[in-house]
Amino acid sequence: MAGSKFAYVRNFELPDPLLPGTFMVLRLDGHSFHRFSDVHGFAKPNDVRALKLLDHAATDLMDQYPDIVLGFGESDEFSFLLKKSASLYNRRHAKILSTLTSHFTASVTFRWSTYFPDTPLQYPPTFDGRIVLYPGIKEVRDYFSWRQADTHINNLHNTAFWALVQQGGESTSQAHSTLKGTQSKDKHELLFTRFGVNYNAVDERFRKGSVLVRQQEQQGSHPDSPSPEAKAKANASKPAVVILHCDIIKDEFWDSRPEILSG
Ligand SMILES: Nc1nc2c(ncn2[C@@H]2O[C@H](COP(=O)(O)OP(=O)(O)OP(=O)(O)O)[C@@H](O)[C@H]2O)c(=O)[nH]1
Ligand SMILES: [Mg+2]
Repeated sequence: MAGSKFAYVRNFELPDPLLPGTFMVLRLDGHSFHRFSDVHGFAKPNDVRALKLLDHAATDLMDQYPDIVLGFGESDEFSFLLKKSASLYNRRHAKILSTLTSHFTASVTFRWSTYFPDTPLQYPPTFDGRIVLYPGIKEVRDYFSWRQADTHINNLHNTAFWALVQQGGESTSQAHSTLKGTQSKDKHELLFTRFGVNYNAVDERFRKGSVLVRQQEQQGSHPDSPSPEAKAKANASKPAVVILHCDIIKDEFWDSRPEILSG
């Protein structure tokens, strides 16, 4: 049956395909998390509960969308790489962006009480999202290097800043001026000499961010177990998403996981 006389309005909905054969990177960023972190009493400079909450929401998203081959999170943001051949939602831009952003955001709210059992949500957290297409492996690797270098720069600055305030007794404006014009090595030196902090020993989660990859479960080497049937089943099961806090700038990470960039 022909549509109603109103159905022509559908023609105003234009196709919005993402170029085929390109890598999609989706980046989500907490909206006004400066305020959100204050209102919910996040620890400074890093709140482990908040970081683990975002890691969990990212794992939920990767469990739901097998086309995502890599996730990287820091602060209030997460980036996801979709394999080049992804045909998710026929590569419709708005459909992918809105559905994945919404899924991640809903997961953050859904999981909130697991990580903040004593802190009721004061208002719904929201995230902005964007998709950027990259033509080749070089740009994808440089994108993730950019985000991890940013993690390092921000965390070194924030660690020094909050040490000056929390342990050094400086006001926030004093701490700003103490750090003004300092280089990375000056901040390392300041942390070590004034506060006894060896920055290289700071939790890798804070220095390197969270790296989410798919990893096939290791088979037990015990001769009695598992049975051949159990082994076959485990081999057939999809790889689990694991959370690492490792370097993704150097070659080693990518060389040992060729599947991330090959699909
Ligand atoms: N205390 C604390 N704050 C955090 C933590 N993670 C993120 N934040 C806050 O979140 C902000 C994230 O930076 P931005 O994304 O640039 O700032 P924003 O306020 O979210 O602003 P828009 O993203 O532009 O909406 C940081 O500046 C912090 O204020 C954390 O672990 N602890
Ligand atoms: Mg933000």
